[in-house]
Amino acid sequence: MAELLRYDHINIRYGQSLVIEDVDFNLASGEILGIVGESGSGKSTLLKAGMGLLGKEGQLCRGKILYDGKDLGQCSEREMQKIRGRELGMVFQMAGSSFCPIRTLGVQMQEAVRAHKRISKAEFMDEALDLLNKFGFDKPDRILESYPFELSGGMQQRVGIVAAMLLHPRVLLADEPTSALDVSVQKQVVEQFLMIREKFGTSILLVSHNIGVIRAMADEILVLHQGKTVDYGKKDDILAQPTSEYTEKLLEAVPRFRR
Ligand SMILES: Nc1ncnc2c1ncn2[C@@H]1O[C@H](COP(=O)(O)OP(=O)(O)OP(=O)(O)O)[C@@H](O)[C@H]1O
Repeated sequence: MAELLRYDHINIRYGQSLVIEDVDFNLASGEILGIVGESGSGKSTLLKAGMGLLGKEGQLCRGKILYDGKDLGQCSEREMQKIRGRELGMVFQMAGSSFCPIRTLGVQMQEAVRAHKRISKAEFMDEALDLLNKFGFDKPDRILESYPFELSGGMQQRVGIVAAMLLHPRVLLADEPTSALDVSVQKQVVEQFLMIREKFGTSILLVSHNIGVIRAMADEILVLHQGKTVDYGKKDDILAQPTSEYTEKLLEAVPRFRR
């Protein structure tokens, strides 16, 4: 499989403190890599670095992040704005909360798409309805006419994921996409991600502290502890034979997530 996103031996600092040290991995086309680790281990920082969103304090101070061979650290903010959303899609813990409460979902999704490409209302409607249908939503036209508060939190999250897919990004960066949801909705979201990979061949970088969700979705796992990689490899190998004591403890502590 072709390599699409590569983190090449990177270090990241916030001010004087080194929070990521020598992290190195790659994400192939159509692959799902799960990054797991406890709170504060640096998972979100890795995703933010990929999006060029480390902020003023954050700095990629060693190594490179390459997307399709392009060094993202060398891209201007203007180039990154084109890449974000269109090439590298994002899904956050509460994708639904990024919707404005007083405008319909359809209007907001259309605006997000129009920030990247010229599209008529009719074309947008066709694409959005088709995508909602593909993901098994009942009455997709009603969803587009709804205000966020009219949908449950889980439904908002699932619509937020559809919104990220409207631009057909080649990579989805997902930060704790199931953490705010109850278990039955977690399962639906896991299935939605697997469907995205199956239907569109999208690569997914999934960050979670929940190894059950990672176990259900990922092909490869990277275990992060205090900013360093303590295990990295094929899911089955890591789960069967973790090389670090930290991963062993992580695996013991978490109940199995049923699909
Ligand atoms: N903007 C910032 N300025 C300074 N330090 C930061 C900033 N953002 C994160 N950090 C620090 O960097 C380290 C890694 O944080 P990060 O949020 O990446 O961890 P995480 O594994 O995603 O944790 P969580 O699961 O709680 O979100 C932590 O020590 C955190 O305090």
